[in-house]
Amino acid sequence: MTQARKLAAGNWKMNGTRAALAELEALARAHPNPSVGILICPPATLIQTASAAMADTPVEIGGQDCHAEPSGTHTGDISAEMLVDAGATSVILGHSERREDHEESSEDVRAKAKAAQAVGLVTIICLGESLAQREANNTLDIIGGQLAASLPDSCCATNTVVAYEPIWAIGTGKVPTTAQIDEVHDFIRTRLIQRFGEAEGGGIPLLYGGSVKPGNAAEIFATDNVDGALVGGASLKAEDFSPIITALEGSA
Ligand SMILES: O=C(CO)COP(=O)(O)O
Repeated sequence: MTQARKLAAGNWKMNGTRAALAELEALARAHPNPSVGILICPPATLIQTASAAMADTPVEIGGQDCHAEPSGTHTGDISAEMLVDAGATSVILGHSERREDHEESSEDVRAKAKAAQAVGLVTIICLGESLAQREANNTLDIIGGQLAASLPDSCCATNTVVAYEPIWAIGTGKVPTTAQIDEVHDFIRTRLIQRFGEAEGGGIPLLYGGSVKPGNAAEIFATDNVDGALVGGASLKAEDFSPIITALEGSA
């Protein structure tokens, strides 16, 4: 039984204009008093308006990336302090789409995480293997390597969340078996406790991400060491994300 807090997090990726704020309003109306954390990470253009709109609700707002430097000559980038200034409480780092599209290494992710934690953001650090790596039986090696290199030593139960997102399950409708999720989450939990100790390593929430939908959420949340989900497509509409939140609230 895990001691970590529960979190339902939505990653809107490159989706959503101001019209999408209506989905946030609907989500907040549906969950005035949730027993789990609710976080939505919209595109950067919406962070400020979204956090203002959600100020008196339990829905928190996060970023999808930040730069490792506090300021400077980095056209198009956003610093951790800017996210805080816009009202974000968390930031997703090292998503496989950024590792691939922007060639981010685990060392880059660790530098970003240090910068984000230094200004008080909760860092949601993503790990995941490709289909080829899984088929070659390298999953735990890959996850172990990403985990060791992506997390700075400053990680603790209150400033870090780890998301396991197998690349082959993202946006594909393919979901690992609960035995496969269980194996990886158990492995991550053991590594976190070895590195950060029982209280901190045992308290870091572990999210599963990859094709989580209203129809499979309850089964995934019943898996040991699954403390919540990082949801892409099904977080865009309140009517899809809301039952996922309810399933997490109902999990033991
Ligand atoms: O990448 C994801 C969340 O970060 C998962 O995306 P989907 O839920 O659309 O598969």
